[in-house]
Amino acid sequence: MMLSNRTSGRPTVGSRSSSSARRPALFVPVKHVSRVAPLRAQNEDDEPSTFGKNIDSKGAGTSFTSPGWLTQLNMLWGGKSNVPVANAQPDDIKELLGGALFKALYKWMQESGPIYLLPTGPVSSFLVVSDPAAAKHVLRSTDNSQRNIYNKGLVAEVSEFLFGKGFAISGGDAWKARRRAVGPSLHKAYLEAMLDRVFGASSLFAADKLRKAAAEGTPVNMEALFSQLTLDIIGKSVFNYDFNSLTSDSPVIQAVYTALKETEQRATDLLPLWKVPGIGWLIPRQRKALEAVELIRKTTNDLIKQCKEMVDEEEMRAASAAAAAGTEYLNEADPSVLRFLIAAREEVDSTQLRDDLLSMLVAGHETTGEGGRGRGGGGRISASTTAFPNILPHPSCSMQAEVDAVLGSRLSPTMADYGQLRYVMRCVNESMRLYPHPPVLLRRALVEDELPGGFKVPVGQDVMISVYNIHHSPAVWDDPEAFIPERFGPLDGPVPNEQNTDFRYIPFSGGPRKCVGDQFALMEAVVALTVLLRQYDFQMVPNQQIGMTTGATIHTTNGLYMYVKERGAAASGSSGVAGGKQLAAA
Ligand code: HEM
Repeated sequence: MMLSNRTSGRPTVGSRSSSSARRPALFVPVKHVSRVAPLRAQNEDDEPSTFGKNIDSKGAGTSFTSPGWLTQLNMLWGGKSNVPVANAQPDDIKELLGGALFKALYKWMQESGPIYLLPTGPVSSFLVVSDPAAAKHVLRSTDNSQRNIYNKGLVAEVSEFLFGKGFAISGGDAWKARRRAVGPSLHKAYLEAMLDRVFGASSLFAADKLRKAAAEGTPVNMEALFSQLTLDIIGKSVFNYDFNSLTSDSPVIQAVYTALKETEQRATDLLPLWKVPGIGWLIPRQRKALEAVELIRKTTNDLIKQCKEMVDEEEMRAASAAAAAGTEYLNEADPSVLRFLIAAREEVDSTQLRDDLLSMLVAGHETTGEGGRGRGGGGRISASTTAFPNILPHPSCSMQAEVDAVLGSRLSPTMADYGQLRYVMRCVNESMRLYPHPPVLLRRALVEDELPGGFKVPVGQDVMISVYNIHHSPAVWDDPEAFIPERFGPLDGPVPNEQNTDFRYIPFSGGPRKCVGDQFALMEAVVALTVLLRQYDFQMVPNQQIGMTTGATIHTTNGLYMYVKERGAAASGSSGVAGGKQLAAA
């Protein structure tokens, strides 16, 4: 089914900015839907809003149910604001910060419109943005040398203990220099090498792990499986290191989960003791996290040391020559990011190198909230995980048909196949629209600013871009709750991104701080789904309570269980050929 997108001349949340009007977006927005307030600043002459509560001249909410004293202390708008305030109680917020915050953000968007203020404490608040034009403005003005208005704010603060000086959280010139150095490591030749050697091989290994469950008819927690698979993949791709996460509980993996859990808790701590210098080791929760970071850093340092011993002058000369010629350097025996960076001989101290690699490792796995619950559970992998339950009941499901048609007798895709797996790609894209991870992006205003629509942003204001709201807004997408891979246009058209949707689709963010691993991530998800669907049929375990929660990313509360069944001999590749290679495991 192809969706016809509709347009309207009215200025709504989904309306185009003047620049995009000159260069039309590829995926045209839908027309105004009355459930969401139009993007429009409120001023003194306006009728009282039916959508949100204004801060009145005394600074308190106009409704007795609004946050009262909290709002009053939040007089960030100089006494009379043009920004509606979410009708949230302090207790709601405390509770919600530990749970599915993105769902509450959606509810407040329905009540207060696409731009509203969410008080979170006596002197703290978030300006919540659920409008593509405003999101575009903020994201494009982050670490932008021409227009530097925002930085990563709270994210950088709460994860500094883990990432150190890593480029995922640093800013300004330091960030720019490191992004320029590390970004090229994920070049086209690297991705081609990864597709076959890592994405395909690790997915085949994961498929093999399912055989026992298929034979015994026991349900499999697919979220845990995908989480382990991505960790396996990111370890090999970044460090050429085998975490062996599909078969064992590595202490380093546990340490990563523990540290991520701590960043999550720091983001929601009402009493941020972690800000007090020197007391971290005295507080059990923080001590545990600091010990975890020590282990992660030691492991990373050891891997850097080993790699340095392998790289000789000749390799460094080859890497420099490739850089000078503008070609892509790849060590055939070890195409990892670590090897690339060491061979490229970047003038950088080893702490910086370690922290940048950790940025790649953690941002590349992006799993949260499972620290105390053992292995598994990952937000990021929901691109693949959520594709399953969404697609299986889909009457026109042609994902498996496409996989069979493209792969023939092969068990995993080649690079040429990858370009043909267009419906699988659309299913991944659509899953990331419905379940964006992270569901929110945080920024902080460095100077006073004004959002499109005239909303004032004071210096120091924390801004929360709700990717979830933008992706689910009926003012932005037709039938937003439905899983419709075809909504992005013809299959032979471009893969949707923030540019060709004019920031209506931003799972990888946008602007200068956009995800550096987007192509890696899409390829990884498509390959993993393809390999599994090639060999197995999947069926949801009926009546399970999946539940969704969020920290830095969306994940399930109870896992996502499915029955797996091996497909017939022809479908499961009786030739035993995987990506052109003979399979040992299958
Ligand atoms: C489905 C998978 C992924 C999703 C949804 C995702 C999403 C994101 C998002 C939204 C950001 C920007 C955050 C912001 O604007 O504040 C980001 C940044 C980043 N991502 Fe990803 N990512 C994924 C996979 C990966 C992978 C596989 C890698 C590495 C191989 C990676 C490395 C990074 C790094 C290093 C940054 C920081 C970039 C910078 O600040 O300059 N990501 N990611």
